[in-house]
Amino acid sequence: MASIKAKSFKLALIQLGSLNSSKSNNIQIAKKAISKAISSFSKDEENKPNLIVLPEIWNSPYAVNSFREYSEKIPKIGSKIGQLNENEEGETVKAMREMARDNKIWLIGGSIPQKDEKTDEIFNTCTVYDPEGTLVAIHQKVHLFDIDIPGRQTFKESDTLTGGKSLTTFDTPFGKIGLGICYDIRFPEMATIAARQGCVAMIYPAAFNTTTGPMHWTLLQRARAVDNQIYVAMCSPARHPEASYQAYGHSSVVNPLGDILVEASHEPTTIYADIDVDLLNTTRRNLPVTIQRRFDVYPDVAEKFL
Ligand SMILES: NC(=O)CCC(=O)C(=O)O
Repeated sequence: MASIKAKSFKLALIQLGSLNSSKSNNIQIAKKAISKAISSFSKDEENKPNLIVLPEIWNSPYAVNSFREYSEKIPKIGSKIGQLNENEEGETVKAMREMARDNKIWLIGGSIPQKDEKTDEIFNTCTVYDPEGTLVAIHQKVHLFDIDIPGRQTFKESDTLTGGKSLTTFDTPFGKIGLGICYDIRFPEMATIAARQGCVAMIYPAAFNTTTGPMHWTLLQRARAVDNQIYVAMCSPARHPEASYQAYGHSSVVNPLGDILVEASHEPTTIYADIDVDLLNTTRRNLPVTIQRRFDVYPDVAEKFL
């Protein structure tokens, strides 16, 4: 898998601010932030972002006792804008389709709580839309954020959420993209498998906190990028002084050499990065680790995907 055939593209991460307990308020905030980001390129169409990313759980408070209340039905991959009625898809999905179509962009819609009507389970789910508003990918957070750092940060997503059971990549005209959600980045196998399947980037809607963010946010992104010689991006909500969970912010993009291309502070903002496929391929040529793996020495990790 040495070199990758893809086209360079522009990525935008929207670090949403002023989110509160009103779902419709949060949808309006996301809608405005996307159209502001796109309209700022109205005189510079060539540099307009191709792919926009929203943060983890942006339509609901990030709190285990809110996930069920804010959860929505997510329809099937391939479903198109205007095809389904309100019993078949939630208001956030409908709004995200429109955001993608109206701005003619690919949209990684962060994540929202998803209700599976058949099993009554709730998932932390990322949906992706093409520029026509068609739902093209669904990733359910695989590794649930259950941690306990006494006196600093305790959270147990598994109190109300169920973990997803599969890995997710999707194809775009500019290349294959891998998806994870926040805590998923701590599990390096996901990024390694995506890279070996030909992904140019791993993108994680995320919401680290003010304890683990300073410890590991940047380190994990740089590690996943260097190990796999891919781009890595994490998109967080802005910090909110009144929220029960203080998001770290610091949305950022790292290149295949491990350089941080752009990093936000904790304020609401949009950041941009060029995903340069030539740099990815040059990195792989100069440091050819992707073709030097010794699966004969560690055959157990080579099973199935690697
Ligand atoms: N929302 C999350 O999964 C948070 C993950 C996190 O903060 C971490 O340290 O990992």
